[in-house]
Amino acid sequence: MDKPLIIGVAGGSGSGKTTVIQHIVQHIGEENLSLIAHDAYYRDLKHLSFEERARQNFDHPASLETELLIRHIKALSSGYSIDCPIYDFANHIRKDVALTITPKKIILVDGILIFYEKELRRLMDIKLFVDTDDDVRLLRRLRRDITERKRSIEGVLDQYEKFVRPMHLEFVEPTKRYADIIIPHGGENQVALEMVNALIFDKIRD
Ligand SMILES: Nc1ncnc2c1ncn2[C@@H]1O[C@H](COP(=O)(O)OP(=O)(O)O)[C@@H](O)[C@H]1O
Ligand SMILES: Nc1ccn([C@@H]2O[C@H](COP(=O)(O)O)[C@@H](O)[C@H]2O)c(=O)n1
Repeated sequence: MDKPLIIGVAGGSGSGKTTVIQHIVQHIGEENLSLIAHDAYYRDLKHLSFEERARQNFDHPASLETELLIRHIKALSSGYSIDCPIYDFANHIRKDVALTITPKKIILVDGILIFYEKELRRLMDIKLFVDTDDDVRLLRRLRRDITERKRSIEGVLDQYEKFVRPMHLEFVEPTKRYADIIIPHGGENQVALEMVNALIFDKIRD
């Protein structure tokens, strides 16, 4: 098999990265894509109590095991399957089971901090940054974290003020300059999504 095309989708929390990826999956086909979320590589905090885990800064680059993600992308690129961790956002721990991901024509990686480390960034052939206003991202995150990640309103707002916003300004937003394409308004930007899909389709044709 030829070396896969590696695409990175970055952007702040709640910007619409997952939504953009869903569009790519629909258009390009799941059978052509190895999907990996940097989120799955949050360090396991089983050694801490639940209360201590909940107080951690999950928006600093050190909170993620990026070295393992890099190894996994290199393995997939070389034609090997990987055992991707599965992360439990309600309890801030890794599950005891892993998800086997097989090599495909395209590796699609997403996460708030995937452009932060040079070694990871340099593996990517196409870098997309989903750019959405901060107030919209906060509203989306509030709804999502309460329904999907079992958080309280106060917990989401405290975490946003203490960690999410300052880390976004320090570590996430500055990586926008590494993007090849910046997608304003995320998942609702049909024009940008059609252009991205056409570009990917063109690169994997034949
Ligand atoms: N264009 C949109 N309009 C309304 N809600 C959206 C839109 N895009 C994303 N969302 C919602 O916002 C939340 C965060 O979006 P998501 O794509 O998961 O962002 P990210 O992966 O960047 O954190 C999800 O619950 C999603 O359903
Ligand atoms: N235990 C955890 C781990 C991470 N987070 C938050 O997830 C955000 C990144 O995920 P997105 O899907 O929103 O891009 C990040 O901002 C962390 O704060 C968490 O709340 N708990």
